[in-house]
Amino acid sequence: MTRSLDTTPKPEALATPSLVAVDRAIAELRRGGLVLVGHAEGAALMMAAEAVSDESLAQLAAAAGSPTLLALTGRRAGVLGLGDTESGVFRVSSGHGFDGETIAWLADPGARSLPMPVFSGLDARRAGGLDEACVALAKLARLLPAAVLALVVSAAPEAVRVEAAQITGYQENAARSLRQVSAARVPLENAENARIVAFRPSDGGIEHLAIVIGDPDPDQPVLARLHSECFTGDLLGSLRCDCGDQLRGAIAEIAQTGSGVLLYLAQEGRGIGLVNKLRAYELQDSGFDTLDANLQLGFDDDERIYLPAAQMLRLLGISRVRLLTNNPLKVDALARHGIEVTERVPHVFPSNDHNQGYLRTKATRSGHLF
Ligand SMILES: Nc1nc2c(ncn2[C@@H]2O[C@H](COP(=O)(O)OP(=O)(O)OP(=O)(O)O)[C@@H](O)[C@H]2O)c(=O)[nH]1
Ligand SMILES: [Zn+2]
Repeated sequence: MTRSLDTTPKPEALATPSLVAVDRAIAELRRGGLVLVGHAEGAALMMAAEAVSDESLAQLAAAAGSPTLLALTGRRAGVLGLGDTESGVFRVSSGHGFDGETIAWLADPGARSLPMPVFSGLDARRAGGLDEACVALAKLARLLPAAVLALVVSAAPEAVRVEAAQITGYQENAARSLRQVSAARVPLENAENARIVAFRPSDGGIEHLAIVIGDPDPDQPVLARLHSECFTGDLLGSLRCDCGDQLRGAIAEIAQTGSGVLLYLAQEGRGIGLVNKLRAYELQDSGFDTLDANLQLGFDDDERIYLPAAQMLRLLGISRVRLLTNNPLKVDALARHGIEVTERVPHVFPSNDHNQGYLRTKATRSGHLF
């Protein structure tokens, strides 16, 4: 069988340089480097808050020619008592810049065991698009949602450069640029007639997978499951969540029905990444529920987007689905992105001693229908 590679012209090719610019900036941030973010308000040199040291902070301030500032989500600012909002981004300044320990204390709830620094003269105010872009870039890099920045006052220093608009448009552009790059037959334990189809954005960023079972009829609503990646539950059988049961249960149910598709979406930890999910687990062990742990870290309770899922369904020729889920947000999101959900099919599995609280929180606070 020939591989069904998509060879049609790519109208989104123009978007690729901006995707690549963001991709480079992500790599730079993740290895503790400096990134120059351009915006109509001016440019800032930034680094990820979780990557700073006293030396790198001094280097950042010297290269930009101004003191370091800290950009935090409104969520995190609220937790610290520095802001009174649940949205947006706050800029925190001390007048003379920050040291590494203060940044750690402000940005990372896990750093609280450090001796608490004295916070005198901190000023926090709602920030504009420049700081928002810096925080968004840290999130795209799957790091803590906090950025240290310094405004560039004279000549732009040498650094990887990205524009704020490229950062804010990244997720949508990446989703729209998804293309099928491979498809292979992979017989599964509970679904022998399965194929795995891989989709890649044009910058070579994170790939998403579709597990196509049987031969779905595109003229009928297709039984579908949007499954967000969960390394701990899917692979290790973690009992903290219900993901492993839901993954294997969906594959078995689709196979029993005859055909359908499971989209395996690379948005681990409700979109915050595996490392941040582990940080959230640590917070849950000290008493926060699954949603509040996200908020303590400075994230929204759910950071996922479903445009990639809608795009993959379209590329598979599917426009109507019967959706296996308990989460009404998934139904709404697919509809918003042009996929008709003809029916919500409940997808509930028995709880265990470790995930009862997690499932209860989903029902009482996230609107999951159990
Ligand atoms: N941040 C965070 N993510 C978690 C936690 N527990 C599980 N997850 C993630 O939550 C996601 C669960 O995804 P799904 O099962 O697709 O979604 P859902 O919102 O539960 O909806 P349905 O299962 O469709 O009803 C996975 O990405 C998990 O990694 C947690 O305590 N904190
Ligand atoms: Zn899970």
